[in-house]
Order: sequence, then C-alpha cells, then structure tokens
Amino acid sequence: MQEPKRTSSPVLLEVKGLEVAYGKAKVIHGIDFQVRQGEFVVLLGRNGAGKSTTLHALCGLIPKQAGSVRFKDRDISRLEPRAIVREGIVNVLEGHRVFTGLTVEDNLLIGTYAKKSGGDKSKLERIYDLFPEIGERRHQLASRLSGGQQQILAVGQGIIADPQLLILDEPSGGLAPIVVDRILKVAKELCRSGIAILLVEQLVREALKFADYCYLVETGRIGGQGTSDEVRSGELIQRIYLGS
Ligand SMILES: Nc1ncnc2c1ncn2[C@@H]1O[C@H](COP(=O)(O)OP(=O)(O)OP(=O)(O)O)[C@@H](O)[C@H]1O
Repeated sequence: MQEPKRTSSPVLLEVKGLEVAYGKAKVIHGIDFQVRQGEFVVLLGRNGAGKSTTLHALCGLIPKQAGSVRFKDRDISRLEPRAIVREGIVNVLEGHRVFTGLTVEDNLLIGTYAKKSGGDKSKLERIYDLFPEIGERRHQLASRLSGGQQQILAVGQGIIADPQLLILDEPSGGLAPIVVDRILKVAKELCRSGIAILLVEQLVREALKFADYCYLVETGRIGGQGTSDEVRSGELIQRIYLGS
C-alpha cells in the first residue's frame, strides 16, 4: 500500500525563517512551515516549545525579529493584526474569552465586525447548524453556557468572520475530551469546505486523529514533520510524547 502523501494543493500560508524574542530572550530560532489550501495542520510540542509565540507572531500580535510570512502569495509580515484578519487569517487564541454579558447571538455578530459585512445575520444559521448546542441557546447570555459551550462559541466567533485560514490555539484548554472532539470534528468539516486550519494542541492523539499534517516544535525550531499517518507510525511520535 502506498504511503499517504501531503496534499498537493497550493500553499496558502508560508512562514520562513521566523525569529522572535521576548526582550533579550530569543525563543524562536528560525521556524519554517507551510499550510496549504484546505489543509489541517497541527503544531505539536512540549510546554514552552514556542508554539503560541509562533502563532502570535504570525498574527502580528508580537514583533518578529526576522523572517517572513506570506499568505496567498502576498507578504503580510508587516501588517497590523486587524489587517491580517481582513486578509483572511482569523485566530481563536488560547484563553480567548467570550463576552459573558452579551447573548450568544450578539457574541457571534461581534465576530462579523472584522469584515465589511459587519452585523450580517445571514451567517448565523451556518454556525447554529455546525454547533446546535449553542444554536439552542442563541438568546441566552453567554454567562449561562458551560465552559465547553463558551469555547465552542469562541470558535463560532472565529468561523463567522469568514476565514480562509482559521487558527485554533489549544481549543482543549481544560475541557472534557468530548468537547475537544466536537470542536476538532467541526474544524475537519470546515477543511472539507475549503478552509485551512492551523491548530496548536496538547492532546496529541486527538490532534493527529483530525490533522492532515504535523510539525513538531522543539525549543523554537521545527524538529520534525510529516503527515499524521507518517507521524503516528514513525519515530517522531515518541519524541512528541516524550516531549509533551
Ligand atoms: N510574554 C512573554 N514574556 C517572556 N517570555 C515568554 C512570554 N510568553 C512566552 N514566553 C516564553 O517563550 C517560550 C515559548 O513559550 P510559548 O508560550 O510560545 O510556548 P508553547 O509551545 O506555546 O507552550 P504552551 O503550550 O505552554 O503555551 C517559553 O520559554 C516561555 O516561557
């Protein structure tokens, strides 16, 4: 049987030679990776390896010391975070909080304001179809949702902003595995509809179950990469487990 290979879809996001420091402490030492159109990519690695820093830098939230970020063949390295969102990269970063004093529906509508179509209600039904558990509570305050449902709502806010690349930083964050499974399953569905996913996740087994391609981040460098099947059946999996 032939080994599964990485998709040959065109490259959507290309990060090259990324270097990031906090003050004098350099934590990212030249990271290169790609996400292709409609691909589900995961960055794995132990705590403190530099995964979140990489995401923050590519979203323009912290400065880069060196390196380039290209999206749809355009250099976006120097764009402001808001402009990066408008280009089509939407992030749901770790610790993202919904507005508990607003209803579920208003929280979702906030997600549309990043785009010219701000306040457009037509996209709500799609989110409610993807996540009926929040659709049923659309008129309730977000404070009445469980932690898992609030996280799902946060992901919904990302999806409703119409990304071409959706970045999810540890959507599992302390949640029950069933909620994580739910979020990653929806992420996989989004991929099938052409949206690319870039995920950071500590739950290795869950992440590899849904992702197409994996990069291992080790102390600010890419220590290995492969399709999820290659990773699962090769020596990289041991390094990932030993590291995490
Ligand atoms: N705001 C900050 N100021 C200084 N150092 C930081 C800051 N944020 C992260 N670091 C350091 O940068 C390194 C990379 O951290 P980062 O959060 O990117 O790792 P990670 O792989 O995402 O890990 P985790 O899963 O724990 O979030 C770590 O050594 C961390 O201590």
